[in-house]
Amino acid sequence: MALAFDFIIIGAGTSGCLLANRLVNARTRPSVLLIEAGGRPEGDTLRAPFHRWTPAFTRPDLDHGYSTVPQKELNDRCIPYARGKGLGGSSILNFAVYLYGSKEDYNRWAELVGDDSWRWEETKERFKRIENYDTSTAHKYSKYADPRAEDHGQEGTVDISIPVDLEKGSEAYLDALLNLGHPLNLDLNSGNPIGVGVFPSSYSRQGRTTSATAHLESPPSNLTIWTENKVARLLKNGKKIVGVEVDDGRKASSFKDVIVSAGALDTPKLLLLNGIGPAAELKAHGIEVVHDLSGVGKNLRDHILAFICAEVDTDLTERYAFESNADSVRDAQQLWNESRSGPMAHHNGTLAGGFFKDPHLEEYPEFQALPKDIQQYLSKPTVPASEITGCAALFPPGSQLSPNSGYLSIVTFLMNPQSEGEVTLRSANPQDTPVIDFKYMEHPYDRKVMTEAVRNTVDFFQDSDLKKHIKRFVFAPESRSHEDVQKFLKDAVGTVWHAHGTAKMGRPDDPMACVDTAFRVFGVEGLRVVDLSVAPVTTNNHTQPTAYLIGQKAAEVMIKEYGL
Ligand SMILES: Cc1cc2nc3c(=O)[nH]c(=O)nc-3n(C[C@H](O)[C@H](O)[C@H](O)COP(=O)(O)OP(=O)(O)OC[C@H]3O[C@@H](n4cnc5c(N)ncnc54)[C@H](O)[C@@H]3O)c2cc1C
Repeated sequence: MALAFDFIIIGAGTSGCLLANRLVNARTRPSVLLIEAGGRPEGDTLRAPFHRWTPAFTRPDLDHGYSTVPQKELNDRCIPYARGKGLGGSSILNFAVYLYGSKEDYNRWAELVGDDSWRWEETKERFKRIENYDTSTAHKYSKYADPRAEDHGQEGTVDISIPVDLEKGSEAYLDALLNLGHPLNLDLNSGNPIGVGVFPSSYSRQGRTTSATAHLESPPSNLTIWTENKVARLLKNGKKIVGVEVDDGRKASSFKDVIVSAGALDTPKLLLLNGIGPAAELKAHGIEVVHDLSGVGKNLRDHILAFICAEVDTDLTERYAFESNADSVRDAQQLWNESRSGPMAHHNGTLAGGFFKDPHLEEYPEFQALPKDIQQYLSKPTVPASEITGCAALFPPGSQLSPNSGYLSIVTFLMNPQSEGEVTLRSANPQDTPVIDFKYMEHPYDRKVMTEAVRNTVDFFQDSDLKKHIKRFVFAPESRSHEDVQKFLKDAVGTVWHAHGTAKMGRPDDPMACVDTAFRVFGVEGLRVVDLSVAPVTTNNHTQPTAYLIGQKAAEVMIKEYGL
């Protein structure tokens, strides 16, 4: 006989763990089954700030390890696509940047879905309920960061902080940006990200916070967790979803809802496999149509990035000397394991950079060709065109520098990309990976704005106060000409792993909308989607805060709806 729970959540990722936590702690203590494809992550490299970049590239056991189809505008390259697998989902692998985006992102979200509770004023309060935000270290470098404690939450579950100390080189880099005339932004999480500042991270002094460390550490008795089990089949009674079947054949039924939180690639895959999606696509794979829903798997969006890396003198930074010395790294790991201190608490702890408007944006024909409502949104004063992050990892990884050198990597990100891709089924076999096509850089707006943004980054290396430190470029366009930058981008553009939008929230009369504002899947009963798939807007941030926000908002909606 199937076990029965009030709620079944498929996917213990960033949104899913938070949602489970909020539901099981609601007043009436509903029973929740949380099912995760991966296991319980363990290992030395999962927590220290030093390992900001490590898990994504060294832990295939914690990664679904997807790849895109060849991307036409990127020299037909297939882009490897990391997706966290294990309790915590992609918050295990991510780079811990914690930024809200622009207040206009949430105002636009509210307009698109027809629900004012998504507007910034409410969203800001919702972020406070998510986080335990440590601003106490700002006094050490208040010239560059000065977030006010009262603007952030201290009683939530997700630990956020700004670095305890700025790494060597950060101040010179920030000064160089400020001297070019970029505005200073003392709190990038104020709803206005424009300007230059120090990035907050999802770290406490114990290191990385994942959604599992934040939400599953001591699960109450009304929370049941099944790990290393994938859901492939939703159990149906007509158009009502009544439960799930997992890989090993176990079944569970739900009194209230099955909630899909499998992330923006696996959520549409699961819906499609179970007959919810575009009818023609389902029929082509011999899948019985439960509900013809055109938007499932469509509207796939992502941010893109390009690294520029230079070998620099050690007056600017000595990070290479430390990283390339295996003995120092081993000793530092031991110190971190024993006392959560030493070089691993600081190295890679600082990310700094900023969000920029493009002063010429409105003159570009590629901008003028966009629908008017998108133009208006992009023109708002707090909506950036691009982002840069300095103090990033050596790129390409493994590059050899001379022993008395350091390196400076600056990553340029395109905000508001307009290219739209899709996730489709390879076959009706649940074991097959989804077909993922982002169509990166296919929209002319993306090519234009990314080209200009990367040219500005090259200028920054060559014309700013940093110039005196630069020895040579390790990875960069041959020149700052349009042609050379475009040629470079074909080889250099990669993903930021911010996939979203594949089961987007929207008004009932939007033919591409998949869920309503209560996260209920249109056309079927007892089924909700709660993860980045539902995002109808590409928020101007790195997307883990948006995933947490979605989990928090869904919990509040469901607790109210059911009087939990
Ligand atoms: C390498 C990398 C770096 C990133 N860096 C940053 C950053 O610095 N800052 C930032 O803000 N964002 C970053 N992101 C993005 C951010 O982490 C993600 O957008 C966010 O975590 C996605 O949350 P989610 O809940 O939608 O999905 P996920 O967290 O991916 O959760 C989905 C979960 O569902 C499970 N699952 C999937 N299918 C099934 C199934 N059939 N049955 C059971 N379980 C299933 C998965 O194993 C996973 O645990 C990064 C992401 C990656 C991969």
